[in-house]
Amino acid sequence: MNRITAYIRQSLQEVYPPEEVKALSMLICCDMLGLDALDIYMGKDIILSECKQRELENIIFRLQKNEPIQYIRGIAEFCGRNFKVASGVLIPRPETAELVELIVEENPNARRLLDIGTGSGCIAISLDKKLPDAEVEAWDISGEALAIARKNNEALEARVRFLQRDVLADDWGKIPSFDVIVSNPPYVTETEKNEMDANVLDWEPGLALFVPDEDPLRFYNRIARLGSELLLPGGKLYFEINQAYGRETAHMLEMNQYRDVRVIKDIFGKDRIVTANR
Ligand SMILES: C[S@@+](CC[C@H](N)C(=O)[O-])C[C@H]1O[C@@H](n2cnc3c(N)ncnc32)[C@H](O)[C@@H]1O
Repeated sequence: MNRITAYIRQSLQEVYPPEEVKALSMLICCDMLGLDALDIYMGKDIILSECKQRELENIIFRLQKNEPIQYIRGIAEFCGRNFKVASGVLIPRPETAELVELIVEENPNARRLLDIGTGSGCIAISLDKKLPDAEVEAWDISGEALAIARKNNEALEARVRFLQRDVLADDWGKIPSFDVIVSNPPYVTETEKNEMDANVLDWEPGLALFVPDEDPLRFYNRIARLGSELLLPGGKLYFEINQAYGRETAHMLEMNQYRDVRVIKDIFGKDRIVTANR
């Protein structure tokens, strides 16, 4: 093991489990400091320039404070593309990529899609890239998130139309015009907050994560009502959900006259997606 790898591992071993330290060490050396992977594997001793040494110390300092590596790099991988991320926006999760894949598989001919609570724009932009004939619109209440989403739109040469909208507050029209509405809204209850890791709680935006204990389906109820107005006949709703509320969300959709309601599990075997037809 070379001196750089040894320094990284020693500095992080009390904060992260061994497997994560190993992965972080490779990521820092190769993707962030631009060192050669083979040199690292061979244990070749490398002398860092003063500037790179400072960069490494800054990375380590931030990781020791539990800052997610995606924020430190400014990049998160999602559906095979690199998205810019910063602390005002949720880091895209692998479970959400499954939602995108399902929508593409089930709606190859969809013409108009709406993503509510778009964050970094990861869902909307991935849909735009995978369904080149479709038009995608995306809403978020957060100006900070929208600024990042628009940068991603440009960098990834996508054509999503981003709008600042509070989905809870206003009446957003009654003309049915979407084939698909998708949302990964805030869904962590205040009680569940206590069980969350520091790297999420201290760094990711609360606006993207939390709902009150007494109203866990707040966003789903609202979007289901909106869907009844904005979805074309036969149009579909796709939600990412809190694993604890699969049954309740499905029941709520049935009460709102949706058909073919399905609860789908994620790669970890947890209820994660609910979908229904208008
Ligand atoms: C869980 S994050 C999802 C972000 C992104 N779609 C993803 O999957 O990574 C929820 C998003 O909903 C947005 N949001 C929260 N309240 C909202 C509201 N009232 N109206 C519109 N968007 C809202 C947050 O700013 C955040 O970007």
